[in-house]
Amino acid sequence: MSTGGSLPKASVICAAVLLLGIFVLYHYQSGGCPKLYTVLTGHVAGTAKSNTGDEVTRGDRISESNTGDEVTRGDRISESNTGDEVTRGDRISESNTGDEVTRGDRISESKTRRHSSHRNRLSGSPGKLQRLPRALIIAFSKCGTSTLRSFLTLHPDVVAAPREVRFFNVHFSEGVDWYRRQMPYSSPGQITIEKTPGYIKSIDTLQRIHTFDPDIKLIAIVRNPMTRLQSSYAHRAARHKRYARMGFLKWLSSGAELEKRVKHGSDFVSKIQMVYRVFPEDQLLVLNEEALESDPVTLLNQVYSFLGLNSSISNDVLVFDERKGFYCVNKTHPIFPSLRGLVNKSDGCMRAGKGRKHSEVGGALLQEIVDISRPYVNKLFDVIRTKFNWTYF
Ligand SMILES: Nc1ncnc2c1ncn2[C@@H]1O[C@H](COP(=O)(O)OS(=O)(=O)O)[C@@H](OP(=O)(O)O)[C@H]1O
Repeated sequence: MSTGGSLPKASVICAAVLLLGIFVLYHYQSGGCPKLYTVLTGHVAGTAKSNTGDEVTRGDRISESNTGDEVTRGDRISESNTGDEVTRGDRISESNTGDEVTRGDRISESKTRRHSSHRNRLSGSPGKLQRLPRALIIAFSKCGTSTLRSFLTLHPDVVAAPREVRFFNVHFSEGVDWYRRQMPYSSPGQITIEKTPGYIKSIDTLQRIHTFDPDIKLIAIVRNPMTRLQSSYAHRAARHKRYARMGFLKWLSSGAELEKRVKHGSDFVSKIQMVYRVFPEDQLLVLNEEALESDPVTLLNQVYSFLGLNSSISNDVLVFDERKGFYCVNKTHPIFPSLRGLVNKSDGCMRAGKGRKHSEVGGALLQEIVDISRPYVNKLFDVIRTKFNWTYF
């Protein structure tokens, strides 16, 4: 009697354990804990993808080959990295432009990570994988790069890494698989983008990008040097009390610094020419920050067409926020929830550090700044064969 009763009980327990096992594996495969999933099943991203029958993209092939035994192109890239260190120039100019990660950024990054991991879990349907970028926003700091990245994801076929990954200029030794793990999950037809304004600053970095993917699309956004200068100061003053105490005019005119500072902020052209030494000209799209402010949808549609997408977005995805003085994402639009981590949840605007109040400058100092900037601006317009309607130039 007792044996007969325990057999069905044992099968019920076995079935329950089996069902629990399937549930746990399914959950972890969906993005909850890919590492544990890998340990349990022996699957890695590349093999899991080919199992789903998804189309294999170029970037994915590079990284997949990394997971194999033979030494492949991807491996060679990471090998050559290991000896590379970030040049002093890269480090200096990054901190100069205020790209360094501050406490505020870290907080919002960790929030972003929470959001994106939540989103990743939600989007762990078959075919959703972390894919390498096919387009990069490589420049310029304080020219609207964050807004451009966030707003580009208004198109259903674009996803973006929510923070600056700095793979090609700082973390290259981590390898391509590390880079892929920083990316959001995407479907086979979606394009992943990443923005790190520091990528344009050195030829070595640009060459690494070229080795990674010679066909990658590059985007740079430039700004009226005067406004960029105001933005750089506002950024510094918000982070360091000593700049706030100093005031904009004193910061600008502190001796021989002026010329250096203005040149640094105005010389987009030498960096753009550096890109042209590595990539064909038609692989770099140069945008105007003022167009991003005044007519963002038109600018975004221009980028989608550059990315090879044949559909566009409509004007109702963005609304002008009078209080903020900038366009923000329309919270009532169905795409809004998918922008979690890329714009404020409360108002659809960029986070507080974007769109600061600018200090004014006039008189002789303004004239001096414009005189220093003008040759760089004129050369830029010549080189990109486009003239932007910038005040003073
Ligand atoms: N829609 C919208 N919302 C908020 N901000 C906007 C927008 N469009 C353009 N901008 C301008 O983007 C400037 C910040 O540039 P970046 O994102 O490149 O700065 S950073 O280098 O990443 O720190 C930021 O500069 P500041 O105004 O000085 O804050 C803005 O002028």
